Amino acid sequence: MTLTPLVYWAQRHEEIYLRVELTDAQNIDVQVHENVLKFQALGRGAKGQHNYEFSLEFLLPVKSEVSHKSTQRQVNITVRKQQRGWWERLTVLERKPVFLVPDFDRWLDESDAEMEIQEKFLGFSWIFVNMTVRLFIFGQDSLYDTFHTISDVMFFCQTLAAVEVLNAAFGVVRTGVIPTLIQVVGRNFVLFIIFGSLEEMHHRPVVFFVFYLWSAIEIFRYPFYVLGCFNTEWKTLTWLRYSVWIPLYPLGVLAEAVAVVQSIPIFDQTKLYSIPLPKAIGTSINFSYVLHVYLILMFLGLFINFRHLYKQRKRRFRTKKRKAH
Ligand SMILES: CCCCCCCCCCCCC/C=C/C(=O)SCCNC(=O)CCNC(=O)[C@H](O)C(C)(C)COP(=O)(O)OP(=O)(O)OC[C@H]1O[C@@H](n2cnc3c(N)ncnc32)[C@H](O)[C@@H]1OP(=O)(O)O
Repeated sequence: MTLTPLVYWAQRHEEIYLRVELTDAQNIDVQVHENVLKFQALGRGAKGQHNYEFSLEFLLPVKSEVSHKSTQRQVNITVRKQQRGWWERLTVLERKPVFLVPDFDRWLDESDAEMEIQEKFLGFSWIFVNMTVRLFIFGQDSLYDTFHTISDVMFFCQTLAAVEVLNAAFGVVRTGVIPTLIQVVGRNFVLFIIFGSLEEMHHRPVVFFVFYLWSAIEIFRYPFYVLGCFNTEWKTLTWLRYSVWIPLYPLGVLAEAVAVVQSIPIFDQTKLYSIPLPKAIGTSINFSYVLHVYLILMFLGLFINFRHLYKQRKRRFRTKKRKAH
């Protein structure tokens, strides 16, 4: 008699996750051939210690390489979709097999995945348009009150941006964790620590340049991701997403470096975040030491992310060219 284990499933735009409920699974054999996944293993399931097996014919084409990892309690399988996209169901059969249930621990609706990008897109577009309009109306004066007019939305967008690190870490999107971490930590350090905690920085024009350069890339990047979620592409937008960073990234980091340098004497004077040392030594470690180290890290970060974006650009345009032949 063939026994079937309980199988939980969830999807992302690029992957399918299956979680097979088998304790101490051994002799695991998972194969994908012509969009049919076949699983076999010896383990303890709902019917005790037995050989368990199942097969699933996927709704749409998948890659034949399949990865699996077993823990003491389950076997986790990851299958990559041939084409990015959201599936309306997992299998060709409209009636779902009885052993297959949604994995609510990992479940994400397509709308959940898109909502977060749309919010950030709206936020950054509002910032960009607002700053541009103010620049036209108030001219140079607008450079001095950027923080008061824009910072709330920027705090909101950059807090949401932290989710990008989680997306990368949990494989929700196909991107590296390190470049995303550098990007998010880098910006949030300047936003929350340099601008957020020093009132003396709020009226400086550098805030305008930092915010403007940050938002200028995002008005192309997030719509590009939104279209990607619908398996759609607009060539001009793709080109802009993978080209505009070439001048913007160094300029953005330069503007951030100016902000850090300008904040150093303020931290020294106010002793904010300085660490007092024992009386015998008689002084304190100023936060400006951290800022000097951070300035070096910034250029290291710029190098790592510039290289990453250059590779992404090459990969994107190479793939497209190949597809065109
Ligand atoms: C360890 C911590 C140390 C900290 C040290 C700090 C030092 C800090 C120094 C650096 C400071 C930098 C501060 C930043 C300044 C600026 O921003 S200046 C302004 C200009 N900036 C930019 O141009 C950078 C913009 N940012 C990015 O491009 C990203 O954040 C990135 C991580 C640097 C690169 O993005 P990445 O995701 O790797 O590239 P993509 O090719 O766009 O995406 C890869 C695939 O993933 C899909 N995808 C990604 N995100 C999503 C999403 N949210 N939703 C849906 N899909 C997504 C994307 O479509 C790609 O998929 P494919 O199309 O299938 O390839």
